[in-house]
Amino acid sequence: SGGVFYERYHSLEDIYYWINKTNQDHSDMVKIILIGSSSEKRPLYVIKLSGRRDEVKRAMWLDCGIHAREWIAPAFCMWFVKYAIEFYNQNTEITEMLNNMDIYVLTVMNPDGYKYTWTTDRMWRKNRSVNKDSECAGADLNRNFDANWCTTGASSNPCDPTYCGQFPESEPETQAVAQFLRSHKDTVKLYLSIHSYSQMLLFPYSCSYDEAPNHNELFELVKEASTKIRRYYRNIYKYGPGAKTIYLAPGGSDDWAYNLGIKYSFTFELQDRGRYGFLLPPSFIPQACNEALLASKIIALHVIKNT
Ligand SMILES: NCCCCC[C@@H](C[SeH])C(=O)O
Ligand SMILES: [Zn+2]
Ligand SMILES: [Zn+2]
Repeated sequence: SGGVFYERYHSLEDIYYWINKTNQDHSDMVKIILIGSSSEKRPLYVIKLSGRRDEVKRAMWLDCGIHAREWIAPAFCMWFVKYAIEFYNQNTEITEMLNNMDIYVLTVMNPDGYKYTWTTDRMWRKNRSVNKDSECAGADLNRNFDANWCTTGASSNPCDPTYCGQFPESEPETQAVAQFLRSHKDTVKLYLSIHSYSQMLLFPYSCSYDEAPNHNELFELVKEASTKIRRYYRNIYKYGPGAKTIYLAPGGSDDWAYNLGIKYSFTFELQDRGRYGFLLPPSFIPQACNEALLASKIIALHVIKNT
């Protein structure tokens, strides 16, 4: 239903409206949790999806839109929510997922930045916090988490796109997510952060070249996901630990979640590989989202079997 709605990019206002409508239309499966607010005081709403069963002992976290210009990411979070609601009790994998884990979805982690890309600068990446002693605004929320904070791969210059912020969790958006995950760390078993572009399935560490203790297990998972995407959608996704596969990137949400104890932690870079980059046309939304959905299912079902 409303298929064409999910094949378009939406303004921040439309996304807030959609969150509210989804909650109203599916109150049996959906709860809205306010986890905090952005630096410009916009609400950070998490959609909690639950199967119609009683309490489950596991949960997964999915965030999109940490980087403002990566519009395909919030489009995927919306696609994922619609698919989960529509195919629960129809599709076996989705039914197994929702019967065994609650799913927390933060559709737009950086609403101020997302709004800014619609009104002012389509290529903006950071949030919109005011940096004292600088005329440049914003910090890179994916360099602001407490994981080797502000080492190589981040900048301490407020004018740079990878500015790490004043200190770890200096940004309200980072604080809100970190606080929520700390208070749910006993149930959240899987962390997924959605970005674009370059078609990669990444896992810790990006903040250093160290190998994660369960590196082999994580590697096999993204290898299987990449293989299936290639087989079903004829598209190529690279995969591996972040530092080696893309670049050194300290202060990232996935590394921090991993160190918190969420041993299944991933960052997806969705379509494409540079032809359109961040300006991926809406006609590419269905395939990009189906590729990410396939990878998410493979990983989620593995986590259910192994936790
Ligand atoms: N947590 C770092 C994962 C690897 C880098 C991901 C990209 C997404 Se645009 C970045 O934050 O630069
Ligand atoms: Zn990104
Ligand atoms: Zn990216």
